Amino acid sequence: MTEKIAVLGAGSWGSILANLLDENGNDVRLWSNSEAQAAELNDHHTNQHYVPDFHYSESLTAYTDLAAALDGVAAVLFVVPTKAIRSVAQQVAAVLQQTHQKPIIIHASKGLELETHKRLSQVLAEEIPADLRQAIVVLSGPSHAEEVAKRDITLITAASEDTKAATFVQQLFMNDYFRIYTNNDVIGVELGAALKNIIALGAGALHGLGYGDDAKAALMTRGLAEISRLGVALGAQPLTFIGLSGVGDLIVTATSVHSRNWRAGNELGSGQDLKTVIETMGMVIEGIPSTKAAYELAQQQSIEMPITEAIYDVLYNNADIKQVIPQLMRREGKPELQ
Ligand SMILES: NC(=O)C1=CN([C@@H]2O[C@H](COP(=O)(O)OP(=O)(O)OC[C@H]3O[C@@H](n4cnc5c(N)ncnc54)[C@H](OP(=O)(O)O)[C@@H]3O)[C@@H](O)[C@H]2O)C=CC1
Ligand SMILES: O=C(CO)COP(=O)(O)O
Repeated sequence: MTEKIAVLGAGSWGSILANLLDENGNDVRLWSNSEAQAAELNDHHTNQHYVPDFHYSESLTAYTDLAAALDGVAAVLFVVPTKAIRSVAQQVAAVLQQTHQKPIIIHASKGLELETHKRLSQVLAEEIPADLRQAIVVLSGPSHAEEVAKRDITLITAASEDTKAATFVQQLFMNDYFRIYTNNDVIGVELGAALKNIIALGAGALHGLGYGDDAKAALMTRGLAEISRLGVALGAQPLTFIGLSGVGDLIVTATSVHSRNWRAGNELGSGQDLKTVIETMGMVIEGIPSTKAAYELAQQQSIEMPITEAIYDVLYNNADIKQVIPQLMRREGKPELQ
């Protein structure tokens, strides 16, 4: 299948997904917000800040002109950080209004809008009305740009209420090292993606504080319990949380040295202050704003999320990271399954 596709966001994940789509034989336009980055990609086929030492396909073209990047595309893939999704969607809608194209909209970002707590497909649907597009598909699961760049094996999920659109996206991305499953639980897939980053911050912190494997397994398991609790209250199907976009993504993000969230947590646990951690990462740490959005959602829904609450206290209330773990341990005893 050869399609014309625009990928919006030339950071680590956007640029590597664009390269994969190019390898799969598509005509790919990678949209960047930086002239210097686009020139580096077009002239040297590198993106040193985001994926050091990776050589991109020479047929992959970077653009800074959004209208040119979107011209005639069958699909638009959003891979900008959560906080930029709404503003980029507004820019896309303005172009689509002029050109009368109706592309499929895909996003591979992981978060909840901070101000509204909305899922990203909800933000996209609001800003790109149905008459300007086809269905919205969410691409999510255990996947790090660093490993996909090496063509290591990766399996993820394409979720949409529209099965045909999910199957189209499955076919677009599948190859010998990248395998896609379809799913129709958009709510569960997006919530799994956003909420696992919070637990990954906690797992990194445990590592930085010197705790062992038992503690990490406990955090992931009880983390999944609270993710599922909030997810089901918000309309997700419980089984989605034991799939690739649920426990699969939780495992990789809470254990991998590639994870920006795990690394941020590890640095916090090792004694680094939050401001320095954010400044030195040089890439988006989605779990930090997602912790605030999830904390507020849990309060609204009266859902108990003790791990999220503890991480919220560390990130937003200056709680001592060394104290929050004993406090979690001393909570009243409970049945495991509620
Ligand atoms: N990295 C990974 O392996 C994976 C990431 N994801 C998700 O993908 C999303 C993107 O992550 P990732 O690629 O890692 O992030 P990065 O920090 O590596 O890159 C983000 C990119 O988006 C650009 N950007 C930011 N704001 C805007 C804007 N308003 N308009 C246009 N471009 C903008 C940044 O530009 P600038 O250089 O100017 O900041 C940068 O090029 C996140 O939601 C993340 O959770 C999902 C799976 C895997
Ligand atoms: O979502 C991811 C892995 O599936 C990427 O996680 P990080 O943003 O923590 O690197």
